[in-house]
Amino acid sequence: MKKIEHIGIAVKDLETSNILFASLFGKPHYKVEEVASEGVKTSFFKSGPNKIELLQATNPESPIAKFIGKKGEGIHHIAFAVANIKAEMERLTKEGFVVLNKEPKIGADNKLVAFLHPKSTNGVLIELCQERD
Ligand SMILES: CC[C@@H](C(=O)O)C(=O)SCCNC(=O)CCNC(=O)[C@H](O)C(C)(C)COP(=O)(O)OP(=O)(O)OC[C@H]1O[C@@H](n2cnc3c(N)ncnc32)[C@H](O)[C@@H]1OP(=O)(O)O
Ligand SMILES: [Co+2]
Repeated sequence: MKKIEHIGIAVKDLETSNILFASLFGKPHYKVEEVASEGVKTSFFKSGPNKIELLQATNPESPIAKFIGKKGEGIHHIAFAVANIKAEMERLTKEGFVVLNKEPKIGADNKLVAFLHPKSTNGVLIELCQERD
């Protein structure tokens, strides 16, 4: 794993949270993107070299809707950049982690993504991200 690619924060209302985080960082979000396959609408902020992904659910079955229903708003996942997502999924499976996807999925911001079940990572949902060609 190369570095933290982003931190995902589950929010109830993206527009309200965009205002809050713009005020926190002193600058607005730079991108909004909907990922229908994940049932989310996202917005992205930069803080120095770091990236924050706000996520609002777009349907009641979305992982974000379920998470907020159980735990409320807050940090939902930590995403790590990887050079070769398939190789990393295979390595982590061999190490005993529960990789939630058989194949990488298309994520936001031009990435291929895969997730590790939080039950296998001390309660933290981990996302792997590889840049798409
Ligand atoms: C925008 C695209 C992409 C990007 O490019 O960056 C994204 O970030 S998409 C983000 C949203 N997508 C996902 O989260 C996909 C991966 N998640 C899942 O597959 C599921 O959410 C899950 C982790 C498998 C849980 O699903 P499920 O078992 O159906 O939900 P439950 O509500 O029953 O939860 C079971 C269990 O797990 C705990 N949990 C759930 N989410 C998290 C979390 N984010 N962090 C920590 N723990 C989590 C939940 O509390 C339950 O625990 P117990 O109650 O103790 O059983
Ligand atoms: Co993410």
